[in-house]
Amino acid sequence: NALQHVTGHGKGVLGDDKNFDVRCETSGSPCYLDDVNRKIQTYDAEKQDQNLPGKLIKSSSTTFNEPAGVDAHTYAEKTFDFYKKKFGRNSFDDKGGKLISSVHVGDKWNNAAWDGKQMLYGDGDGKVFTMLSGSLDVVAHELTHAVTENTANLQYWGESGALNESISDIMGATIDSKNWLLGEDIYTPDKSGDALRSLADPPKYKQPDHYKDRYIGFQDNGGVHTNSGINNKAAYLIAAGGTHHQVKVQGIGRDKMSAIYYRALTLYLTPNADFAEMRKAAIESATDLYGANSAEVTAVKKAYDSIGVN
Ligand SMILES: CCC(=O)Oc1c(C)cccc1C(=O)O
Ligand SMILES: [Ca+2]
Ligand SMILES: [Zn+2]
Repeated sequence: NALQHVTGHGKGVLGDDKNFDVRCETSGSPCYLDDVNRKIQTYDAEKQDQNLPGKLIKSSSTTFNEPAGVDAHTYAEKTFDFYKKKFGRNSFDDKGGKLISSVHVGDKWNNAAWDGKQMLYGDGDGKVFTMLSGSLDVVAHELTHAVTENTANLQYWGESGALNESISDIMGATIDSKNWLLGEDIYTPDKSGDALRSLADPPKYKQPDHYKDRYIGFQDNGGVHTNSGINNKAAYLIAAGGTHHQVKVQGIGRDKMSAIYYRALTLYLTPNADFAEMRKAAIESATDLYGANSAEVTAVKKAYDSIGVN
Protein backbone atom coordinates (compact mmCIF):
# COMPACT_ATOMS: atom_id res chain seq x y z
CA ASN A 1 0.00 0.00 0.00
CA ALA A 2 1.05 3.62 0.02
CA LEU A 3 1.27 6.44 2.52
CA GLN A 4 -2.34 7.55 2.16
CA HIS A 5 -2.69 10.84 4.03
CA VAL A 6 0.41 12.92 3.64
CA THR A 7 0.44 16.73 3.71
CA GLY A 8 1.81 18.19 0.51
CA HIS A 9 3.16 21.71 0.09
CA GLY A 10 3.48 24.02 -2.88
CA LYS A 11 2.89 27.48 -4.29
CA GLY A 12 -0.35 28.32 -6.10
CA VAL A 13 -0.82 30.29 -9.29
CA LEU A 14 -0.52 33.61 -7.43
CA GLY A 15 2.68 32.46 -5.67
CA ASP A 16 0.99 31.80 -2.33
CA ASP A 17 1.95 28.83 -0.12
CA LYS A 18 -0.64 26.04 0.05
CA ASN A 19 -0.99 22.78 1.96
CA PHE A 20 -3.09 19.87 0.68
CA ASP A 21 -3.57 16.10 0.96
CA VAL A 22 -1.37 13.84 -1.17
CA ARG A 23 -0.51 10.15 -1.46
CA CYS A 24 3.09 8.92 -1.43
CA GLU A 25 4.59 5.49 -2.22
CA THR A 26 5.56 3.50 0.86
CA SER A 27 9.18 4.50 0.33
CA GLY A 28 7.99 8.10 0.68
CA SER A 29 8.61 8.96 -2.98
CA PRO A 30 7.16 9.73 -5.43
CA CYS A 31 4.06 11.52 -4.14
CA TYR A 32 0.90 12.31 -6.15
CA LEU A 33 -1.86 14.97 -6.13
CA ASP A 34 -4.19 12.24 -4.92
CA ASP A 35 -6.39 13.01 -1.93
CA VAL A 36 -7.43 9.49 -0.93
CA ASN A 37 -9.69 10.82 1.82
CA ARG A 38 -11.90 13.03 -0.35
CA LYS A 39 -11.19 11.04 -3.55
CA ILE A 40 -9.84 14.09 -5.38
CA GLN A 41 -7.15 13.58 -8.04
CA THR A 42 -5.44 16.26 -10.12
CA TYR A 43 -3.87 15.56 -13.50
CA ASP A 44 -1.67 17.32 -16.06
CA ALA A 45 -3.23 17.30 -19.54
CA GLU A 46 0.09 18.51 -21.00
CA LYS A 47 -1.65 21.00 -23.34
CA GLN A 48 -3.84 18.27 -24.79
CA ASP A 49 -7.61 18.22 -24.81
CA GLN A 50 -8.11 14.76 -26.33
CA ASN A 51 -6.38 12.26 -24.06
CA LEU A 52 -7.92 13.34 -20.75
CA PRO A 53 -7.40 13.33 -17.82
CA GLY A 54 -3.65 13.11 -18.68
CA LYS A 55 -0.97 12.22 -16.16
CA LEU A 56 -1.58 12.15 -12.39
CA ILE A 57 0.62 14.98 -11.10
CA LYS A 58 3.54 13.59 -9.13
CA SER A 59 6.60 14.88 -7.32
CA SER A 60 9.73 13.24 -5.95
CA SER A 61 8.88 14.74 -2.55
CA THR A 62 5.88 16.23 -0.70
CA THR A 63 6.72 19.57 -2.32
CA PHE A 64 4.97 20.19 -5.62
CA ASN A 65 6.33 22.69 -8.11
CA GLU A 66 3.13 22.82 -10.19
CA PRO A 67 1.08 25.95 -9.32
CA ALA A 68 -1.93 25.19 -11.56
CA GLY A 69 -2.22 21.69 -10.13
CA VAL A 70 -1.65 22.87 -6.55
CA ASP A 71 -4.58 25.32 -6.81
CA ALA A 72 -6.92 22.98 -8.69
CA HIS A 73 -6.29 20.34 -6.00
CA THR A 74 -6.47 22.66 -2.97
CA TYR A 75 -9.54 24.54 -4.17
CA ALA A 76 -11.35 21.31 -5.02
CA GLU A 77 -10.67 20.20 -1.43
CA LYS A 78 -12.02 23.49 -0.08
CA THR A 79 -15.16 23.22 -2.21
CA PHE A 80 -15.62 19.56 -1.22
CA ASP A 81 -15.36 20.55 2.47
CA PHE A 82 -17.87 23.40 2.02
CA TYR A 83 -20.53 21.09 0.57
CA LYS A 84 -19.81 18.37 3.15
CA LYS A 85 -19.75 20.61 6.22
CA LYS A 86 -22.57 22.96 5.32
CA PHE A 87 -24.99 20.70 3.45
CA GLY A 88 -23.81 17.20 4.36
CA ARG A 89 -23.19 16.52 0.68
CA ASN A 90 -20.65 13.79 -0.06
CA SER A 91 -18.96 15.12 -3.19
CA PHE A 92 -20.62 16.38 -6.39
CA ASP A 93 -22.87 13.31 -6.72
CA ASP A 94 -23.58 12.88 -2.97
CA LYS A 95 -22.22 9.35 -3.40
CA GLY A 96 -18.56 10.08 -2.75
CA GLY A 97 -17.80 10.15 -6.48
CA LYS A 98 -14.18 10.64 -7.49
CA LEU A 99 -13.39 14.26 -8.40
CA ILE A 100 -10.97 14.47 -11.31
CA SER A 101 -9.40 17.76 -12.45
CA SER A 102 -7.02 18.36 -15.33
CA VAL A 103 -4.86 21.47 -15.63
CA HIS A 104 -2.91 22.73 -18.67
CA VAL A 105 -5.82 21.68 -20.87
CA GLY A 106 -5.42 22.88 -24.47
CA ASP A 107 -3.09 25.58 -25.76
CA LYS A 108 -3.50 28.91 -23.93
CA TRP A 109 -7.17 27.97 -23.46
CA ASN A 110 -9.14 30.88 -21.93
CA ASN A 111 -11.67 28.59 -20.34
CA ALA A 112 -12.60 26.36 -17.42
CA ALA A 113 -15.34 23.74 -17.55
CA TRP A 114 -17.03 20.69 -16.12
CA ASP A 115 -17.29 18.33 -19.11
CA GLY A 116 -19.84 15.99 -17.52
CA LYS A 117 -17.11 13.76 -16.06
CA GLN A 118 -14.31 15.99 -14.78
CA MET A 119 -13.10 19.56 -14.34
CA LEU A 120 -10.91 21.19 -16.98
CA TYR A 121 -8.70 24.26 -16.57
CA GLY A 122 -6.96 26.13 -19.35
CA ASP A 123 -3.71 28.04 -18.90
CA GLY A 124 -5.24 31.22 -20.31
CA ASP A 125 -3.36 33.35 -22.84
CA GLY A 126 -1.75 35.44 -20.12
CA LYS A 127 -3.75 38.48 -21.25
CA VAL A 128 -7.42 37.64 -20.72
CA PHE A 129 -6.71 34.95 -18.14
CA THR A 130 -3.82 33.49 -16.24
CA MET A 131 -4.06 29.79 -15.27
CA LEU A 132 -7.73 29.41 -14.48
CA SER A 133 -7.48 27.09 -11.46
CA GLY A 134 -5.85 30.00 -9.60
CA SER A 135 -9.17 31.30 -8.30
CA LEU A 136 -11.30 29.57 -5.66
CA ASP A 137 -14.54 31.01 -7.04
CA VAL A 138 -13.76 29.55 -10.49
CA VAL A 139 -13.09 26.07 -9.08
CA ALA A 140 -16.22 26.29 -6.93
CA HIS A 141 -18.18 27.48 -9.99
CA GLU A 142 -17.04 24.47 -12.04
CA LEU A 143 -17.64 21.98 -9.26
CA THR A 144 -21.12 23.43 -8.74
CA HIS A 145 -21.90 22.66 -12.41
CA ALA A 146 -21.28 19.04 -11.41
CA VAL A 147 -23.58 19.38 -8.39
CA THR A 148 -26.29 20.97 -10.55
CA GLU A 149 -26.00 18.18 -13.12
CA ASN A 150 -26.52 15.61 -10.36
CA THR A 151 -29.51 17.44 -8.85
CA ALA A 152 -31.87 19.81 -10.75
CA ASN A 153 -29.90 19.18 -13.94
CA LEU A 154 -30.85 22.62 -15.24
CA GLN A 155 -30.62 22.43 -19.03
CA TYR A 156 -27.80 24.61 -20.38
CA TRP A 157 -29.75 27.00 -22.61
CA GLY A 158 -32.25 29.87 -22.24
CA GLU A 159 -33.57 30.68 -18.76
CA SER A 160 -32.73 27.28 -17.21
CA GLY A 161 -29.19 27.70 -18.54
CA ALA A 162 -28.94 31.19 -17.03
CA LEU A 163 -30.08 29.69 -13.71
CA ASN A 164 -27.48 26.92 -14.09
CA GLU A 165 -24.82 29.61 -14.52
CA SER A 166 -26.23 31.74 -11.70
CA ILE A 167 -26.23 28.86 -9.18
CA SER A 168 -22.55 28.27 -10.01
CA ASP A 169 -21.78 31.97 -9.55
CA ILE A 170 -23.77 32.10 -6.28
CA MET A 171 -21.91 29.11 -4.78
CA GLY A 172 -18.63 30.44 -6.19
CA ALA A 173 -19.15 33.78 -4.46
CA THR A 174 -20.28 32.04 -1.26
CA ILE A 175 -17.27 29.71 -1.05
CA ASP A 176 -14.86 32.49 -2.09
CA SER A 177 -16.61 34.89 0.26
CA LYS A 178 -14.03 37.71 0.24
CA ASN A 179 -16.14 39.72 -2.21
CA TRP A 180 -19.05 39.50 -4.67
CA LEU A 181 -16.79 39.20 -7.73
CA LEU A 182 -16.16 36.16 -9.92
CA GLY A 183 -12.76 35.36 -11.42
CA GLU A 184 -11.01 38.52 -10.21
CA ASP A 185 -7.93 36.53 -9.13
CA ILE A 186 -7.18 35.17 -12.58
CA TYR A 187 -8.84 37.68 -14.96
CA THR A 188 -6.59 40.12 -16.90
CA PRO A 189 -3.39 39.52 -14.89
CA ASP A 190 -1.94 42.85 -16.12
CA LYS A 191 -4.93 44.83 -14.85
CA SER A 192 -6.10 44.97 -11.22
CA GLY A 193 -9.55 45.81 -9.92
CA ASP A 194 -11.59 44.13 -12.65
CA ALA A 195 -13.37 40.76 -12.78
CA LEU A 196 -15.28 38.39 -14.99
CA ARG A 197 -18.62 39.14 -13.32
CA SER A 198 -20.05 40.92 -10.28
CA LEU A 199 -23.10 39.68 -8.38
CA ALA A 200 -23.41 43.06 -6.65
CA ASP A 201 -23.39 45.02 -9.89
CA PRO A 202 -23.93 42.78 -12.94
CA PRO A 203 -24.10 45.73 -15.38
CA LYS A 204 -20.51 46.62 -14.44
CA TYR A 205 -19.52 43.65 -16.63
CA LYS A 206 -22.31 44.01 -19.20
CA GLN A 207 -24.87 41.74 -17.57
CA PRO A 208 -28.53 42.75 -17.06
CA ASP A 209 -29.85 43.13 -13.50
CA HIS A 210 -33.56 43.22 -14.39
CA TYR A 211 -35.78 40.75 -16.25
CA LYS A 212 -36.95 43.44 -18.73
CA ASP A 213 -33.31 43.76 -19.90
CA ARG A 214 -32.75 40.04 -20.51
CA TYR A 215 -30.97 38.98 -23.68
CA ILE A 216 -33.21 37.16 -26.13
CA GLY A 217 -31.15 35.53 -28.84
CA PHE A 218 -29.08 32.50 -29.70
CA GLN A 219 -25.55 33.42 -28.71
CA ASP A 220 -23.96 31.58 -25.80
CA ASN A 221 -26.81 29.06 -25.54
CA GLY A 222 -29.33 31.88 -25.38
CA GLY A 223 -27.24 34.14 -23.14
CA VAL A 224 -26.55 31.78 -20.22
CA HIS A 225 -23.54 33.87 -19.12
CA THR A 226 -25.49 37.12 -19.66
CA ASN A 227 -28.91 36.50 -18.13
CA SER A 228 -27.32 34.83 -15.09
CA GLY A 229 -26.75 38.43 -13.93
CA ILE A 230 -30.48 38.87 -13.31
CA ASN A 231 -30.69 36.01 -10.80
CA ASN A 232 -27.24 36.87 -9.44
CA LYS A 233 -28.55 40.33 -8.52
CA ALA A 234 -31.48 38.78 -6.66
CA ALA A 235 -29.16 36.48 -4.71
CA TYR A 236 -26.87 39.41 -3.86
CA LEU A 237 -29.83 41.49 -2.60
CA ILE A 238 -31.15 38.58 -0.51
CA ALA A 239 -27.74 38.31 1.17
CA ALA A 240 -26.54 41.92 1.37
CA GLY A 241 -29.79 43.89 1.06
CA GLY A 242 -30.24 47.14 -0.83
CA THR A 243 -32.72 49.07 -2.93
CA HIS A 244 -33.10 48.10 -6.58
CA HIS A 245 -35.68 49.64 -8.96
CA GLN A 246 -37.36 51.35 -5.95
CA VAL A 247 -37.73 48.03 -4.09
CA LYS A 248 -35.99 47.81 -0.69
CA VAL A 249 -34.60 44.43 0.42
CA GLN A 250 -33.45 43.69 3.99
CA GLY A 251 -30.43 41.39 3.63
CA ILE A 252 -30.23 38.07 5.51
CA GLY A 253 -26.54 37.23 4.95
CA ARG A 254 -24.58 35.00 2.56
CA ASP A 255 -24.94 31.91 4.73
CA LYS A 256 -28.76 31.81 4.75
CA MET A 257 -28.94 32.94 1.11
CA SER A 258 -26.78 30.01 -0.05
CA ALA A 259 -28.79 27.57 2.09
CA ILE A 260 -31.95 28.75 0.30
CA TYR A 261 -30.40 28.22 -3.14
CA TYR A 262 -28.92 24.82 -2.25
CA ARG A 263 -32.36 23.65 -1.05
CA ALA A 264 -34.02 25.05 -4.18
CA LEU A 265 -31.42 23.31 -6.37
CA THR A 266 -31.72 19.93 -4.66
CA LEU A 267 -35.45 19.82 -3.86
CA TYR A 268 -37.47 22.09 -6.12
CA LEU A 269 -35.83 23.15 -9.39
CA THR A 270 -36.39 20.99 -12.47
CA PRO A 271 -34.36 20.73 -15.72
CA ASN A 272 -36.40 23.32 -17.65
CA ALA A 273 -37.05 25.72 -14.77
CA ASP A 274 -37.43 29.38 -15.78
CA PHE A 275 -37.02 32.53 -13.70
CA ALA A 276 -40.64 32.43 -12.49
CA GLU A 277 -40.05 28.90 -11.16
CA MET A 278 -36.78 30.04 -9.58
CA ARG A 279 -38.73 32.65 -7.61
CA LYS A 280 -41.24 30.03 -6.40
CA ALA A 281 -38.49 27.54 -5.50
CA ALA A 282 -36.59 30.16 -3.51
CA ILE A 283 -39.73 31.22 -1.61
CA GLU A 284 -40.61 27.59 -0.91
CA SER A 285 -37.06 26.85 0.29
CA ALA A 286 -36.94 29.94 2.53
CA THR A 287 -40.37 28.98 3.92
CA ASP A 288 -39.17 25.44 4.73
CA LEU A 289 -36.01 26.73 6.38
CA TYR A 290 -37.18 29.87 8.20
CA GLY A 291 -41.00 29.94 8.26
CA ALA A 292 -43.74 31.43 6.10
CA ASN A 293 -43.75 34.88 7.68
CA SER A 294 -40.00 35.10 8.21
CA ALA A 295 -37.75 38.00 7.27
CA GLU A 296 -35.94 35.51 5.02
CA VAL A 297 -39.08 34.81 2.97
CA THR A 298 -39.78 38.56 2.75
CA ALA A 299 -36.24 39.18 1.51
CA VAL A 300 -36.67 36.57 -1.23
CA LYS A 301 -40.01 38.01 -2.38
CA LYS A 302 -38.68 41.59 -2.41
CA ALA A 303 -35.49 40.61 -4.23
CA TYR A 304 -37.42 38.88 -7.03
CA ASP A 305 -39.87 41.81 -7.19
CA SER A 306 -36.87 44.14 -7.60
CA ILE A 307 -35.51 42.26 -10.64
CA GLY A 308 -38.95 42.12 -12.26
CA VAL A 309 -39.70 38.43 -11.60
CA ASN A 310 -43.05 38.61 -9.81
C1 LIG B 1 -16.34 31.73 -13.08
C2 LIG B 1 -15.92 30.55 -13.90
C3 LIG B 1 -16.40 30.61 -15.33
O1 LIG B 1 -17.23 31.38 -15.72
O2 LIG B 1 -15.78 29.68 -16.16
C4 LIG B 1 -16.01 29.78 -17.51
C5 LIG B 1 -15.10 30.50 -18.32
C6 LIG B 1 -13.93 31.19 -17.71
C7 LIG B 1 -15.32 30.55 -19.71
C8 LIG B 1 -16.42 29.90 -20.26
C9 LIG B 1 -17.33 29.19 -19.46
C10 LIG B 1 -17.15 29.15 -18.08
C11 LIG B 1 -18.14 28.42 -17.21
O3 LIG B 1 -17.72 27.58 -16.38
O4 LIG B 1 -19.35 28.70 -17.36
CA1 LIG C 1 -14.24 36.19 -5.99
ZN1 LIG D 1 -20.33 28.10 -15.73
